[in-house]
Amino acid sequence: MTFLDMLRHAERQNRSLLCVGLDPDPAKFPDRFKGDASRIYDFCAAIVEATADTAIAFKPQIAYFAAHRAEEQLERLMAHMRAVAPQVPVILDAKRGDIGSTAEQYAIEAFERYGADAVTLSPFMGFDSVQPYLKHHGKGAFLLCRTSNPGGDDLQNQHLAFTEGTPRVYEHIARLAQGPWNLNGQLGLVVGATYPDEIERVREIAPTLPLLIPGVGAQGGDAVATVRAGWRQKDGQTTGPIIVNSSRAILYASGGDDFAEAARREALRTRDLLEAAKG
Ligand SMILES: O=c1ccn([C@@H]2O[C@H](COP(=O)(O)O)[C@@H](O)[C@H]2O)c(=O)[nH]1
Repeated sequence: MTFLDMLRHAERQNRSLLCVGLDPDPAKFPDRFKGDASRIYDFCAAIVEATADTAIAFKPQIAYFAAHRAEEQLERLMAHMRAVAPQVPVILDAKRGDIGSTAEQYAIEAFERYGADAVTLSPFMGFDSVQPYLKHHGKGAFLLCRTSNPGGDDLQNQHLAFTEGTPRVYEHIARLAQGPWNLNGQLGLVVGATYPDEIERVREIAPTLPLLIPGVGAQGGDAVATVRAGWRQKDGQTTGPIIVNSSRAILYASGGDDFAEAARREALRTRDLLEAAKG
């Protein structure tokens, strides 16, 4: 199954637009294993088991593993997600971007070493830095477009020609991704839930691309406004898929031994909020 097929399937089966983000920080683990980086796998595996039927996708953020020399735990976790939730696609949040020859190695890392179904990329270095990922047929690649952080304005919200009336950088990225760069229909875009107006604008430019939308939960993005701005359907079928990520609000819903149960409750609450916003 391609990434897009898995996405459609998981949205239907789990009735969900929620992506459960896996950003394991040992300093925030429950007291029983607080500070112990060797328990990253155990912590994440418990979260995955508790939320597998609530999610359209999982999104491990690679920095939280690499920072603790826990790449081997990430490999085990990827295999575990495949076993526990084979229907739920996994987006490796790596935000890679480099010249073509190096990008080829990053693509092998994401899709072969870790077995991810999709990856996040920076488009800053241009199409030849994205193309190597598209050789992995059926895999997805999400380009950073209008990110959730305030600093996203510094570049993404600037006009291309420093003149009012010319497209903004994020609009140009959306056009490229919907059009000439999307050779095999594998591209999607990252747009922050903290900027619903820009989600709507991106949706106008890129009506059919999957949008990965981080920023609800800990960053305070509006879940309902996000769905209204980005999710589209026709004849009962989703035409513009969205994947709304929440990480810390789910992972650290409780600091106690009931962390997995609390994560499930928060995931269900967020999933239901997103579903209700479909109207
Ligand atoms: O624009 C972006 C792109 C990626 N992220 C990532 O998503 C999660 C958000 O975590 P929360 O705890 O839900 O805030 C994290 O992995 C970021 O690296 C983003 O926030 N914004």
